[in-house]
Amino acid sequence: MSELVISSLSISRSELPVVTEINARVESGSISVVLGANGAGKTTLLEGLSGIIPVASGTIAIDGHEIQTARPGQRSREGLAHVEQGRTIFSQLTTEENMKVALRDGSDLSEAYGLFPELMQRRSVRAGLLSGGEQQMLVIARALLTRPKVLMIDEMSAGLAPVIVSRLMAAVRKLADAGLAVLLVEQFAALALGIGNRAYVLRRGRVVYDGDCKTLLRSPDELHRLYLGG
Ligand SMILES: Nc1ncnc2c1ncn2[C@@H]1O[C@H](COP(=O)(O)OP(=O)(O)OP(=O)(O)O)[C@@H](O)[C@H]1O
Repeated sequence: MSELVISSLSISRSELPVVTEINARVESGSISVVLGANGAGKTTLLEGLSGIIPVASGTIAIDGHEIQTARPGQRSREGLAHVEQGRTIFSQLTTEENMKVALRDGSDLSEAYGLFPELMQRRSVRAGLLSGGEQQMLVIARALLTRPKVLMIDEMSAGLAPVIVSRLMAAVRKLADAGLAVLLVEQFAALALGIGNRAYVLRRGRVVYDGDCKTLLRSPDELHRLYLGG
């Protein structure tokens, strides 16, 4: 049973506070969804968690072990994987070569191919020629090959057709059901709430909702109010 616990976390950019006093948790077997309007601080939160940018104060713990001062590589070895926005791939390498770069002791490609058979079919194709949805599958597959305890995914749906987004959402739910702890940042609120367990809504870097996804899904007016304030 793995768990990511975020306590009183604050993060600044250019010396301005962007994320303020956030408390959140992500448990094994569940999906915590982070929602919020543009500029609310969602990407900044993930970047602070994975160590791309430093945190100003607060703690980040995986299974009780604090990592907030560790370098990104160390956080990855502690079990934190971050799928960043933008689908960064080695476009000249094949799908399979991209995946092999991420292989660790004890991981193999079969699990990733099991989740995304599409990648198996396209394994010899240069990654730059994959569709947007296939590229998103590839970056998620690569993150899985690091054998994470906690998988953080930033805006995986951006620019993709609804049918592909549903496919990706189902795959992420499957990963959580298999025991992974997932932290999902999404613009498509309804879809994310549909697969998620716990929801956090950020407004101007602060948590303005911490509760059940289903409750929020049934209250679109409340979600709208949380996004916009008032
Ligand atoms: N590199 C940076 N330097 C300074 N400020 C930044 C930087 N990146 C983002 N910001 C600011 O930090 C705030 C939060 O941005 P962030 O990208 O974390 O929000 P977000 O919720 O992920 O938004 P979006 O949904 O648009 O991606 C915004 O006010 C943004 O202008």
